Formats: sequence, C-alpha cells, structure tokens
Amino acid sequence: MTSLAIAANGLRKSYGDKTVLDGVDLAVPEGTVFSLLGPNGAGKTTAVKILSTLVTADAGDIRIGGHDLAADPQAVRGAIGVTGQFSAVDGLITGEENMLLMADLHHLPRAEGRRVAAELLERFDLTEAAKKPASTYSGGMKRRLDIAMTLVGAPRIIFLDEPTTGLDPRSRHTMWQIIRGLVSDGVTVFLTTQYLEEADQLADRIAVLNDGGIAAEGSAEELKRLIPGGHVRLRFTDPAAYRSAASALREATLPHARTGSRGGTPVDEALVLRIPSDGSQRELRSLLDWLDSAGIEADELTVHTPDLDDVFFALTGPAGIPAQTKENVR
Ligand SMILES: Nc1ncnc2c1ncn2[C@@H]1O[C@H](COP(=O)(O)OP(=O)(O)OP(=O)(O)O)[C@@H](O)[C@H]1O
Repeated sequence: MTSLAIAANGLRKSYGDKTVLDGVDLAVPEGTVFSLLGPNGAGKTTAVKILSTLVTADAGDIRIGGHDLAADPQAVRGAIGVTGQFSAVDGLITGEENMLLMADLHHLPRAEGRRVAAELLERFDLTEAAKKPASTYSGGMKRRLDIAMTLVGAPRIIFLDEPTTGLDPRSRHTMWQIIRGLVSDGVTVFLTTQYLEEADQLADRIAVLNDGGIAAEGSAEELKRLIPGGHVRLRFTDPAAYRSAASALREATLPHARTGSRGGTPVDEALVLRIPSDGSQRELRSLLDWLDSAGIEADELTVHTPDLDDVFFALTGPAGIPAQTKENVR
C-alpha cells in the first residue's frame, strides 16, 4: 500500500460566521500531484495555509509526511515547502543571496550552502542572473527562484499555491516541467490553480472544492466522465453514405448510448453524425462492432469528451443551471 503524504479528515475552518471549510477530507499518496480546484473564495488558500501550519483549523485530523500536525507542527514544517501567492523572494538582494539566506535558515554549513545554492540556481537556469537583484527578474524568473529557495531544505512535500498565475505560456510550460521533475524525484506536490488545463496536465488526482466541501474528486478523466456531453462524431464525405448511416442509426437502439436515447443525431449539413458516448474503451468497442455489422464506414471518427472547464462549471455553478458543454477533440 502506498503511504499518504497528506491525510486530512474532517477539516473545518470558519472566519466569523462564514464557514470556509465544512468537513473536508483529503488523501494524497506520496510522490503524486494533487490539485485542488475551486472558484475564487472557495477556500483553497485557506486549505493550503492549514496544511502547511500557517493557519490553525477549527477541527480535523491532519497528518503530513506521517507527522500529526496538531501534535508536532515543527516536524511538519521540516517536511514541507510552500511557494506561491506568499513569495519568499526578497527583491532587494540578489538571487544568490536569497538562496544563501535560505541555506542559513536551514542551518546548512557554509560550504554546503554554497554548493546547494549553486546547484539549484543552475538547475533553474538562474546562474547568469544570480548576481543581479531579484527585483530585476521577470515574473517567471522570480517563480523559479521561489521554488529553488523552497528546495534548499529538500522538502518531500511541496505546496504550490497558484504557481503559474500571471506567467506567459512559455514560462508556464517551464514551470510544468519543473513540477514534473520534482515528482519524478519522488516529491509530493499539492497544487492549487485557476487553470484547469494545468490540473489536467499535471495532477494525478483533482478535487473540486465548492460550498465548503469537496464536490467531486478523481483523475481528470474520471471527472470528465461525471458530466454529460461526451460523444463520438462520424463524418462522411459521401452524402449517400451519410444518409444510409443516419437512417441505420435512427433504426438502432445503441446499447452503449449512455443517455438511453435512440441512435445518433444528425448534427448539420456537414455530413456529421453524433452518438452519445462516454468515450470509454468498452463503449467504443461496442460502437465500432455495431458500425461494422451495420456496414457503416465513416471517413473520420472522433471522440469528444467534456473538458475540465465543463466539469468545473457543472460542479461549481448555481444549482439548476445545466453544464455548458463544450466540444473538445481528443
Ligand atoms: N484571515 C481571514 N479573515 C477572514 N476571512 C478570511 C480570511 N482568509 C480568508 N477568508 C475568507 O475565506 C474565504 C476563502 O478564502 P481563500 O483565500 O481560502 O479562497 P481561495 O479559494 O484561495 O480563493 P482565490 O481563488 O480567490 O485565491 C473567502 O471568503 C475569504 O474572504
């Protein structure tokens, strides 16, 4: 059994009469990326602050890296690193000086501190800028320096609170590579982000926080299957083939059509048929078998699944408003 890097049960936190977390459970296996999503004000930062010992929960059992947070917060602090919205970078001093300051805070011997700082500056492509004041760094460089500083203490668990907010696409991709590199070294990453694509790219598991609780949790693929909107599209170039397929579909009751609706629906004059499907291997296999047996040969077959944006809207929108499904070609 994989052990848990982060385990929280019954996490509660209120500010005045506002309940922010109302009994949240979290379980993050070691060496994985866990992403907490939620609308603005849902309590993501509050959760990160509690799990990283910066704020005290009103109730809940929390174990981080095997340490009981309430009983031994110092041990938890020794196991974790936190970066993100509360950056530790001091702009008045150079990148290298920031790193050496962290090495001092971690009580590394002088030579060891210099070695670790130089290594990390090199790893994050900051060697050239190391002697310049951090205030002159770009947003992406500051984020890289922030993570490098966090790694001085060699934490096994890292909390990244919106690590790529405000970064351009290239810097964002660089940050994703850095996060993947950390995970391949066995580090556990707890990530909050406003970018659903980021969670989709990086996270092994995703939890959606809404209304004080976890509205849904699973892999990106599992979450996408929770909401309707998935379908298979068949495109034809020959109008006759299209018409005969459309009529065969109207006749058929497809066993895999999750909605239970009869057959496929002609979508438009572009000779496209649309068949409800969750995109799972089992459903696709039975659909392909059925197409073969009905003698239907489409010129193009694409599987469309809801994306995480759809999931997010469906789970966090006001009750009663249906999900805005958007097509997403896989
Ligand atoms: N120190 C505090 N005192 C009072 N209320 C607070 C405090 N910190 C957070 N809150 C409130 O708790 C709620 C959750 O805030 P939090 O910052 O955790 O949300 P978030 O999900 O991280 O939001 P965002 O995506 O906007 O960063 C908000 O309504 C916020 O106003």
